[in-house]
Amino acid sequence: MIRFEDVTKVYDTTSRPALDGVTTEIVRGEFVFLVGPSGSGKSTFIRLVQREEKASSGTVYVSGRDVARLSSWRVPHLRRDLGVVFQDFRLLPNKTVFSNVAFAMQVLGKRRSLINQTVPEVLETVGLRDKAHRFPHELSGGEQQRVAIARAVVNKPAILLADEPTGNLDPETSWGIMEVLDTIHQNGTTVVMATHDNEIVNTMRRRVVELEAGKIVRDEAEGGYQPADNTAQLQSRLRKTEVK
Ligand SMILES: Nc1ncnc2c1ncn2[C@@H]1O[C@H](COP(=O)(O)OP(=O)(O)OP(=O)(O)O)[C@@H](O)[C@H]1O
Repeated sequence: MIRFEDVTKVYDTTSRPALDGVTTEIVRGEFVFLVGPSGSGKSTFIRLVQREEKASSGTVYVSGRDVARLSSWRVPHLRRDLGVVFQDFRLLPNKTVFSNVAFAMQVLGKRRSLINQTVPEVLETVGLRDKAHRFPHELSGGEQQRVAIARAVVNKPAILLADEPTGNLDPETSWGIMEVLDTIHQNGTTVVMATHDNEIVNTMRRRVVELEAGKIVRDEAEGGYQPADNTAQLQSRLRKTEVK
């Protein structure tokens, strides 16, 4: 699904590589945490998957395609396979919740009847069905992030990339967001999430790829992760979470 082969990225303005000889593979259906100190290369990893940036050397494959070799008119096709959420939500302030999500379908030319059917469904998934007509400034941070997630998944991308999605949220609200991401993952989406939040990483017990100064220093199924084993623990942790 995502494969990095000896990928190095050096930005024009710096000499130290942001990623340095990274080789890894994320397969369909995985949930992977990207962790590591500030500046270790997590956002760069995500930007290379999106082809926001190109590798300086090595190859990045997404859904079997070498992203650096895509002609520019094919890049939008790649991005249709990807949903992306960021720490700072990036909603359109003058559009309602419904319109923010619908907009992602409109730009792909989807029919209005399909939009009117799909947007309420995805708002239901993120727990915001009753807030469809609110504006972003009328929502809490956690609710705004839910809108951003709804917008990212409304076109059913194969991969959801989340760059510090809980970075601006308090711990309780963060768990609500993790519940939503867990549901999306269970519905079949591959999820890659960059985070600094150790409590989330330790509790969710998914695969962890740790970067340090652009190199992978750990890549493991955290705590010998067994999907069946931790479902009960995770659900009980999530049940304690109030939706905010
Ligand atoms: N556009 C850019 N131009 C130049 N250098 C950059 C650029 N973006 C990132 N870098 C540098 O690349 C390195 C990796 O940055 P990156 O943002 O990928 O790290 P990160 O792990 O996501 O950090 P954080 O946790 O703080 O978001 C850092 O040294 C950073 O200063």
